[in-house]
Amino acid sequence: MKCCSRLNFDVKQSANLLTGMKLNPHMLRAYWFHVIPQRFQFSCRRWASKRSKAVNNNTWIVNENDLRKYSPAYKLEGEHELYMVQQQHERSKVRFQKLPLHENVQQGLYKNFPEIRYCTPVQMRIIRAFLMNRFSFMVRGWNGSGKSFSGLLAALSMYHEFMDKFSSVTNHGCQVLIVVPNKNLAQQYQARVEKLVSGEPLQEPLQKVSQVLEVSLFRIEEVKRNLPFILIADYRDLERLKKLNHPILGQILTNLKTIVFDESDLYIPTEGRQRRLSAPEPRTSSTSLSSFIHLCREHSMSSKTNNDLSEKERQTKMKNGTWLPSLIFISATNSWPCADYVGSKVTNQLGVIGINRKFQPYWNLNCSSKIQHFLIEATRDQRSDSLRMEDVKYEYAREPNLHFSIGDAPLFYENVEMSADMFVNLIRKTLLELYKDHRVKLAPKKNILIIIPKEFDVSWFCEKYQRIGTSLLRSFECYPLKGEGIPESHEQKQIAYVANASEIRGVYLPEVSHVFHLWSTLSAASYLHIAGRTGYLHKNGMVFNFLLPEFLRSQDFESLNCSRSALLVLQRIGVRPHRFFEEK
Ligand SMILES: Nc1ncnc2c1ncn2[C@@H]1O[C@H](COP(=O)(O)OP(=O)(O)OP(=O)(O)O)[C@@H](O)[C@H]1O
Repeated sequence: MKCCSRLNFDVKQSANLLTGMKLNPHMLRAYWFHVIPQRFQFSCRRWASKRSKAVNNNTWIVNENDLRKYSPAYKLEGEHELYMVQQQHERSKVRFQKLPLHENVQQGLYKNFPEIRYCTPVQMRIIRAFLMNRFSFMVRGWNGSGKSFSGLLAALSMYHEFMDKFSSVTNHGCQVLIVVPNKNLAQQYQARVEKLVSGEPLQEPLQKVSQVLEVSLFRIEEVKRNLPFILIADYRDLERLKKLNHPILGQILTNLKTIVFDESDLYIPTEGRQRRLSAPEPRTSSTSLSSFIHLCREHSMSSKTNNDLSEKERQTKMKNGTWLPSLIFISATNSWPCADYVGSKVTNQLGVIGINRKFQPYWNLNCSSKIQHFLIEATRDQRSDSLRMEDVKYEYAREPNLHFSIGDAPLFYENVEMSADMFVNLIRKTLLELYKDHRVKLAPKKNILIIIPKEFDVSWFCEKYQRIGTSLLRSFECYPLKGEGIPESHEQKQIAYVANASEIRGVYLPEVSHVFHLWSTLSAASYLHIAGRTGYLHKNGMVFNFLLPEFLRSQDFESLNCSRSALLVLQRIGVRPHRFFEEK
């Protein structure tokens, strides 16, 4: 497997690079410098080992997970590496002050996020690598390990540094583009920027620091006049602008230094067997990362004076990514197939943070052990017309190879109204069960999240069932997540956030401990993100999945039966569902 081709790197810079990746240079010691006299390769070990010595005698691989093995302190312990991956979720002993963030950002963090003091290991790596701004890299870390947050801190730090260096008269243009998959996440980024800079004497209006790109005629004109330093854009909007060949794209791309693709596995097309192995969400056919990157290349190329170069030199530079802004791919479900694609088709300078291939051999997916999953099948009793809930009996799929293709056939609900009614009843019954005396410790303390399938309109759902719960005190006010940001007034109330599965990717919902999910996906990656809305920073969480076989249609279900298909999805992320009802 080719991960990415070689990166010609000045050896003098390698120590910097390693420090940036939080790797102590002493690990390299003489051995490493002997092996890499001129070149430095940031790539996958297996690929390099396949190449013949003649071709490859002076390249080596740096995957931060592998490199630790060469540290003098390294001891071979059973699941050491697996443990390292888990560690990424926990807070380290390193404070944000120790990181090379601009002092204004440090202050904003200190004042407005008093609960955030220590960074997680993955945040440390992202911030250092981001601020070096020398190479593209891909990050995989647990849901809720603070990846997006650290990316934003680094971007703001870049902004302040720029403003210190050049006067505010200098037009900075758009230097950081943050690409997100949904409007909820875009609003969350913007709200975080506003919170981070609040109370700070800004050198220019907030509009010029960061803005969400909205593709309506009036709004686009506004953005055009006031191009912000950090632009947050929905990927679908960028696609639309690209199709229209809109001149604003040219303006955005000209000064760009960094592009952050949040939830990047959604945009990276991995095809065929690899796609099925990593079990991603179904994509719309219009997604075309490489053509977007090509556009970036062309723009940054035309903005630089390079008339002296011959056509051949231009082609080589285009190919090896010299004219690209640094690309940062962040997601909890980035996998080796993703790194493989980006390494071969987009840039040949790709670093990887947190992707440990060895212990997650197929799909690289893994769920936090602090989240409990329940899989409950509901059927209607024809005689009494009452609902019957039952834990799905666990069975292990011994030969999952046979079922790799699960998730390829579309899944849809028949009779939306009836299934919504049943779903709400199921939530009520579950809450009732949770508030029983012997379980009350497990009951939700504050907010809950309700995930409904794509066929259900969230506004319709919230209007129909305004409050869901068991009694007035123990009920939750429904609030649709439609990309409008979460109001602060929610702090006093108990809220049931309602969203479609595709709209909650990457969104942080405060104090959500329970997720109620009307089964809506056959993709393990998608399920991991649904479950990941709870259990932030290794906190406890519960996910209740409800199956309504009566209304659920999919070819995969027909061939495998409904509960078994759902179990296979859970199996793909290494989860065995807990029993919710006591055995009689
Ligand atoms: N070091 C930290 N200590 C405490 N809380 C933190 C820390 N870093 C981030 N957080 C909090 O955790 C929340 C989630 O962070 P963020 O959305 O960046 O996670 P993520 O890894 O991107 O999650 P996902 O994979 O779901 O997108 C943030 O809103 C922030 O309030």
